[in-house]
Amino acid sequence: MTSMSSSAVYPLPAVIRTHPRVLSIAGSDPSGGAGIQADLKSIAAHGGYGMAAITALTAQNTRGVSGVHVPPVEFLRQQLETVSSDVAIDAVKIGMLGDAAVINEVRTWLVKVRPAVVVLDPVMVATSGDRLLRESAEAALRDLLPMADLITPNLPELAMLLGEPEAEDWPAALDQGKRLAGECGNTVLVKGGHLPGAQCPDALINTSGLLRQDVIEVGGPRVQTRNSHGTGCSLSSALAAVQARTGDWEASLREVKPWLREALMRADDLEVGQGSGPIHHFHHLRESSRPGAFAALLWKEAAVELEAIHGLAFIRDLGSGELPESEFSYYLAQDALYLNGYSRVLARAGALAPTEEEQLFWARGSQQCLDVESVLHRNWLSGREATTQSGPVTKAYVDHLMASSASGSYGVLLAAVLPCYWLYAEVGQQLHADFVQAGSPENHPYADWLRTYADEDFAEATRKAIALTDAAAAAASGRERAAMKEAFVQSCRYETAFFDAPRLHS
Ligand SMILES: Nc1ncnc2c1ncn2[C@@H]1O[C@H](COP(=O)(O)OP(=O)(O)O)[C@@H](O)[C@H]1O
Ligand SMILES: Cc1ncc(COP(=O)(O)O)c(N)n1
Repeated sequence: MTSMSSSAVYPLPAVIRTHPRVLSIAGSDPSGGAGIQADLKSIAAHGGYGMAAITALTAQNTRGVSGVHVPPVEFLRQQLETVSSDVAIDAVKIGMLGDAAVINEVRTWLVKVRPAVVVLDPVMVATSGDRLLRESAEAALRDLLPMADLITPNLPELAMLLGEPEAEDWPAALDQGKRLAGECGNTVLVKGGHLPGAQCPDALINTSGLLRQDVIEVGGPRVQTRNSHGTGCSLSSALAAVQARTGDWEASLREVKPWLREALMRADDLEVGQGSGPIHHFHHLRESSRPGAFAALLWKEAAVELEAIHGLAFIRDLGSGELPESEFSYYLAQDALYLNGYSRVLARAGALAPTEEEQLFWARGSQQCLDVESVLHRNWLSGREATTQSGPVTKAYVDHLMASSASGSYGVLLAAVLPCYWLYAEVGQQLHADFVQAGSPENHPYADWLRTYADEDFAEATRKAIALTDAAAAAASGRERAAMKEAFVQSCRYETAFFDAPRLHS
């Protein structure tokens, strides 16, 4: 390779840690959206190990700050010294400092410990307009700036640090950023959050040659949401964590910015508070591990097939009583043959089950199939002319189930067997409801059969089978879940084909 990447030009940290130990020195937000609470979530969301030394307690929610309490600085000193005397700190993020005494305490500690990455978010005023730094401490904060590697002011803070009016457009903001970077000798992140427009850019600025170029702009669309509480805190702590891993500010910003955008996009899902709510730090965690999520995904697939089943002449005519007897007999005979294969497959699910409770559930299911098969033969098939040969759909369906059981994956097998519970229960419930609605006519030729659909035990077993499949999916890898979905969809198609087979093959 001849081209030089930025990490080749600017050396990586001596030890790249996959789980950087990141200390947040910041204020507490009991509503969890900003301050140390946001920092810890943000650090964890980026694979870091988060720690927190609390500078101040705030009483705040998504609507604003109702109080600030700054504990004695001696206790902050004790927190900082106790943590750093034991834990090697890879990165520090500094947020709300409250007053000048706190700033001095942090400065003294930074001089002594000096972690490799120091990100300073010069928090002064909350989005709600409440002050988080005493006015008298602004000069002390300005003096602290050169001790950081990266400073992340929002536009009002940038203006205050320079003693100038707030920038009204992006070029003016970049200009201010350049001057602050020049004054402090470090890197400034200029953030576009407070400007209007469809875009929301950020820019890293360093005028001493540390970056690939003096200004590196990373663009991105603006997200329409009022839930942006703690965005600045989350960004700065995420950058601290990622920088400890990459050693490259540009790479860190390019990694964090899309995450932050998605966190803003998904903020409304959280439904926290009535003001400006928090962002969704863990939006990227596998949704499918949420209970019920995989079942909901499967249901979408099943619903398509269910509609197809309800459109079949077999179902329509079974309900109305116009189904030819030969088709009904064929259906019953194939059902008995199918149940024999299904019983074996459920027994295999029992064999693969991770707990005894699940083993028992599938073992019972397996036995019930044989019970129903024998009832079919005794009560329904004796006296009827019916084939004892598996039809093509029955054979293919059972083969698919057998193949799924041979996969050795409990999840895949459960997904394959589920449609026989789920779709059958749904179809049966509908047919039964229609029958009852029609006044349960005694002269209906299939009245006895339609009555068998009102089986609460089967409905209960179906709910259990759905829950077990969902739980197996939550524990499965992405690849296994994809195979589960595939097996489920395939079985759903066979369910439809099974109801259509009498018309085609009887
Ligand atoms: N509506 C938005 N859509 C997309 N990104 C945003 C939005 N608001 C803020 N950001 C991003 O959030 C981060 C914090 O920006 P900003 O709001 O300017 O600072 P602060 O939260 O400190 O007031 C920046 O990366 C900014 O680009
Ligand atoms: C403890 C604490 N620290 C920082 C902020 C600023 O966060 P934001 O400006 O995003 O509301 C805050 N509200 N509370």
